[in-house]
Parts: sequence; C-alpha cells; structure tokens
Amino acid sequence: MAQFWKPGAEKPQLLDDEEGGVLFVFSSAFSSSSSGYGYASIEKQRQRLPVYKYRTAILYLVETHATTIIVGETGSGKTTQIPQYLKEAGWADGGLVIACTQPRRLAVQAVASRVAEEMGVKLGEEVGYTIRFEDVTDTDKTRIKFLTDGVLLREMMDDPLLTKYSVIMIDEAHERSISTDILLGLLKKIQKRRPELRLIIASATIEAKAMSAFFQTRRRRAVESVEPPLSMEPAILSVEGRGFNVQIHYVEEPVSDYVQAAISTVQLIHDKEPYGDILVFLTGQDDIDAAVKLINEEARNGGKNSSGLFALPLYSGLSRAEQELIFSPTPRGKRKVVVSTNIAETSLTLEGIVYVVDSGFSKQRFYNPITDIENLIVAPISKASARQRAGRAGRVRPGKCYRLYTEEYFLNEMSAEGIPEIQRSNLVSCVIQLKALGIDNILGFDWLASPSPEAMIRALEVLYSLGVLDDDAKLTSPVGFQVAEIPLDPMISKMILASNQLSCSEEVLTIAAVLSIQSIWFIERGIQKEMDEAKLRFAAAEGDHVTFLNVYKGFLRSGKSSKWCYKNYINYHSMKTVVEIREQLRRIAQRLGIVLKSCDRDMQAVRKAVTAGFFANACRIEPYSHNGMYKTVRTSQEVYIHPSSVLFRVNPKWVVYQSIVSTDRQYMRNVISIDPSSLTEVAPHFYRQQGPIF
Ligand SMILES: Nc1ncnc2c1ncn2[C@@H]1O[C@H](COP(=O)(O)OP(=O)(O)OP(=O)(O)O)[C@@H](O)[C@H]1O
Repeated sequence: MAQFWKPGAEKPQLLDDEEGGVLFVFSSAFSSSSSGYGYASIEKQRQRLPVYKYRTAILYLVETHATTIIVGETGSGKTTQIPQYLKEAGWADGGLVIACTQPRRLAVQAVASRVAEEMGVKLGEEVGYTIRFEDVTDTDKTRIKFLTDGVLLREMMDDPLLTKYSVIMIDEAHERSISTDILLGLLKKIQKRRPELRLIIASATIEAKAMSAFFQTRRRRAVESVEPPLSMEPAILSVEGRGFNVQIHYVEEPVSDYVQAAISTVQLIHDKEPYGDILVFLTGQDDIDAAVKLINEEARNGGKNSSGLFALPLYSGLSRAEQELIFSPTPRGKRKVVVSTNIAETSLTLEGIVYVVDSGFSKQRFYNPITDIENLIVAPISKASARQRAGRAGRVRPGKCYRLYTEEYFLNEMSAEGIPEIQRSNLVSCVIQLKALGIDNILGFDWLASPSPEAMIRALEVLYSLGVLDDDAKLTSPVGFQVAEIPLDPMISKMILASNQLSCSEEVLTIAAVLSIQSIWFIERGIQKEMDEAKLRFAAAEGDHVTFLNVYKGFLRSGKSSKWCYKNYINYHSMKTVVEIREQLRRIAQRLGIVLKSCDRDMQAVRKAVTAGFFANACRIEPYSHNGMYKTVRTSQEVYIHPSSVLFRVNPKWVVYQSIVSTDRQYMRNVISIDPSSLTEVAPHFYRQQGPIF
C-alpha cells in the first residue's frame, strides 16, 4: 500500500561547462507561467512558455550552426514552439519543409494537432503529420511536418539527402529508439553533403555532452561562403525554467505490488486532493486492463473513495479510436484516470492531468542473439523516463507526481538513462534499412552506440537465408530491394513476395495486415469462456493465420458491421485498421508487380507462403511431451503455444510462429502448422546448416 508520501524535490538540470561543444545559457528565464493559470488566449499561452524567451537565441544558433542541441525541461515548449519559430523565421520559405520527429505515433498525431490549432490552420495543410500507413500532409501546402523517426528513415529511401527539408528536429532524443540512432548516424553523413541542412536535437534529459561529441566533425572550420558563417561545431542550448511546478512524492518503503499500490494511490488522490485528472504509468495491457477494471468496478459499486472516478486504458495495442478517448474532456464532477504504458511518457499533453502515478517499471524489449528470441520484459525505468513521466503533470497548471519507489532508490539505484534500443533488439529490420540506403559496412557505421556483433551476425544470417542479401551481403535484386520497400518486418514482407509465386497474394495480404497490428480479438478479463467459444467459430485447423482469414471474410460479409464484431468478441476498431492497412499493402504489392490472386480454399499455398517468411521461427514438438513443449529448430529453446492461439492444446508436430511472449514460459504467438519438408524447400541454405532435422 502506498500511503506514506515524502515530498522530494528535483532540481532542474543545468549544464556544466561542455567540452567539445559550445554551451549557451542565455539569461535565466524562468517562466512567468507559475503565476495564474486561467484560460489565456493561445498566443498568450505560447508566450508564457519558457522556450519563448529563447526564441531569438534558438533562431540565431540554428542560423549559425549546422547542429543545435537543445535541452529544456519537459513542458518548456520545445516540441510545439520551435517548429513554429523556424517557420516564422522563414525556414519553410521556397517550398521547404521543417520536420520534427517523435519516437511514438500517438505523440506525432497529438503534437501536430496542437500546433495546427495554435497556428489556426487545418491539420493536413500547413501543418501535417505522417506515421506508418497514415499520411496527413499536403505535398504543396505542408510546411511543418511531424513524423515518426521510422517514417523519416523510410523517406530516405526515395530521397537519400532529404532535400525537401531545411531543418530536421529530432525530438525526445534521449529515448534512443533504434530509428533515432540510425537517423543520427545518417543525418551526420547527410550534413557532409548538405551543410545547409540544419539539425536540432532536443530532449529534457539528453546527455548533451555525448551527443555533441558525436556531432563533432573533423571539418571544424566554419563554412565561410554563407553569411553569417556556418559553424560545423554543435551548439548546446540550455533552456532554463519550467512550465508549472510539479511536486514529487516518494513512498517511504518499497511497494511489493505496484498495480495494487497504484490503485490505492489513485484512491488516495481522489479522496484527499482537489480536482484534476490522474495519469498512471503501469507496464502492459494485462496490468492496465486489470487496474482499469478494478477502478471502474469500485466506482460503479459506489466504493467509498471511488465515486466520480472513471478509468481509461492506453497502450499501443488499442485502436486509434480507443486511444483517442483519453483526449476527450472530463465531464463535470468526474475525475478521469488514464492508465497507460510508456506510450504517454513523452511529448503528450493531456489537458486535465494534474497528478501522475509512476510505478517505476515499463515493458522493455530484450533480444538474446544466442537464443535468437526477443522478449518484452518488465524492467525498472531510468531517471530520464521518471522525469518524463513526472513532466506529464504541470503542463497547464501545477501538479504532483507520486513515485511508487523510494527517494533513496531514485537517487542511488535508478540508472540515469536506459540502454539504447539498438543494443537490446533484433536487428533484422535495422540491417535491411541500412543496406537499402547503401550502407554496406554496417559494423563500421557511425553509431552513437554500437550494436552487438552477435546480434548483427544473426540479422545478416536471417536476411541471407530470406534471400534478401547475397554472398557479398548486398541487397539482392529484385527480392532484397522489394522486401526493403515494404514497410513491414522483413519476414512479413518476404511472405508477401512468396505469395506471388504461390498464387495466394489476396489471402497473404490480409494475413500481413493482421500480423502488423497487435490483436484483432476483443480482450476482457472474466469472460474467457465466451471469448474462446467465439474464437472457435472461426478456428481453422491450420492455425491462427488461416483463422484470421476466416474472421476477415466474416467481417466483410457482415458489411463491416460493428454489431457483428461485438457479437463475436472481435475488436471492431482493429478490424477497420486491418482493412485500411490491407488496402495500403495492396497498393504497394501492385507497385512491386505482385499479381493479386486468390487461392480460394487451397490453404497449402498459404502455409507455404507463411513458411517462406517465418522459417527461421520453426519449432518441433518434443517427442513424448505431455505438456505441449516445443523446441526451436535453430537454437533448441523450450517454447509453448500461447493460450490465445487456436492451436493451443492441438499441438501439431511442426509449427512456425510470429513472435515470442515471455511470462512464466516462452509462448509462441500467431502460430501455424507446417509441413517440415517446406523448410528445406523455402530456405535450403538455412536448414542445410542445421544438419538433418526431420
Ligand atoms: N494539447 C494541448 N493542450 C493544452 N496545452 C498544450 C497542449 N499541447 C501543449 N500544450 C502546452 O504547451 C506546453 C509545451 O508543450 P511541448 O510539448 O511543446 O513541450 P516540450 O518542451 O516539448 O515537452 P516534452 O519534452 O514533455 O515533450 C505544455 O506544457 C502545455 O502547457
């Protein structure tokens, strides 16, 4: 139970003297915003932000330096204001575009809407955004574009020097997503060819020194031909001051169950604190759904401390419409509790949020190149994340953050920054993207943090066996280039290409669309039996992939009816997303010359196409296994079919899976039974190494 809180204080981070960078601290500029926080006009709100006092300084530095690193407290206005200042100063004149990247899709949409609102323009015109499978920009009109770092990376395939951009702002750089790390290396290269391109690296908690050292170039001399001369040395600007005060509270004793502690804290806040919504950070769908359910049930049953509370979940597996519910205004007399993963950690402003409850944990990806298994594991967050989480309060009025860990733990045990994603991920997608951009020597690439050679070798091995790379580790033509062009996991892309020869592209495009979202099933605790029964109506003996086809057909037959979905425990919003993604994939497939053909009922062809993509994830059931234990063919890891799969308890002899979820065991998700002879047929190189496998 988290009942005893000790207020602690966090000092704003100031930068010390920097080596190898130029530190600019302009006159101390604490925001005047802490006085009075009524409803001000948007223009007044903009002027109150700490970053406003730095407007001239920022524009000066961007004008005179190829790279500017900006460190400023959460909520100081970096994301929403800097692109506008640049636009006002003429950086988007002559048809040029100012880009601002974010690691998360939700943040891209939210900040783009806010900036469009501040500028009084229609979203998708002067201000737009692009996320995978969704482009809300206008080629002629868009001058400020928000996009995920992954999308900007993809844009480089068509335009390697990113010529349409005058300034690229890499926001939330401390998150060190794979795409941000790759982008930083590539942007450094681009700057050598296009010194006029300006980079801004922004964050609240970035290691400015390391970043600056990374952008140091040998060419230290200024480019004199322009006026004022352009320095190739990075500038560092520290934006001092924060929006509103956020009081930090810690528990006095460590908590044993953070979900329960979070719920008690919500109730404590509701009981003792004045109005204002609450944002709770937990780790994943399971604990979030459980907490939401408990809070809502308690409120419905008239619990002493819960009347007027209502909770909403937020995680990436929810459909867009479900996620957007969190932005709707809280009805009078009510208090909204948003229970979220770290998807809400950066860049988001949820207007009503006054209180943040931070569990201190998040689900993080960890890849083991030896077992070749990538897991999502609940792990402690870093100080940088904790600060971001606290920064979700205090954005439109003062706030409080309740940390479900002790101050001692925060100060002495929590790591300053997380491990960069590139050092804990499967690198298949990363390698193919670099190859597609002509970077052949990947180990020699200018990494901010080098990935492990083992992970790199694994990735090269898989890509080679997929036929994407040749003996010289270059992209093959046409397969390698085609796989690189499809914005999906290369295994899914390969499956799509294989469907062309197998004449089942119509079916495989549907499967690919379903595999690229988290789940099409409606998930609610306590109704497992009903959900399982509903799933059985669509279940196919071959496995999950063919089951998805049955669901999709049923959805189309119902006229894409929400009622039909509801009756069958299928998530209507997810199905709508599947239809949209499928349509985009269909266009890409046609562009690549894939003939759209249906195999009707010949599911052998579909199984073979899936195997052609996912052969590296083949598993065989252990002979005499009574508990459904499988071993992966490549690394002999013990794995089991996930209970959500239609093949759970069916346990066919041979299967391939899409991904592994690790809880008490390693569970395979999205599983299809295969004919083992197809393994050597579709991936002879790969399985020849394994020796006799049958
Ligand atoms: N949708 C919104 N509604 C109301 N105010 C908003 C909204 N978006 C932003 N703001 C205001 O603008 C401020 C600055 O937001 P911005 O995202 O630019 O800050 P930031 O410095 O980039 O912070 P972070 O590092 O947390 O992303 C917020 O603190 C808030 O006061």
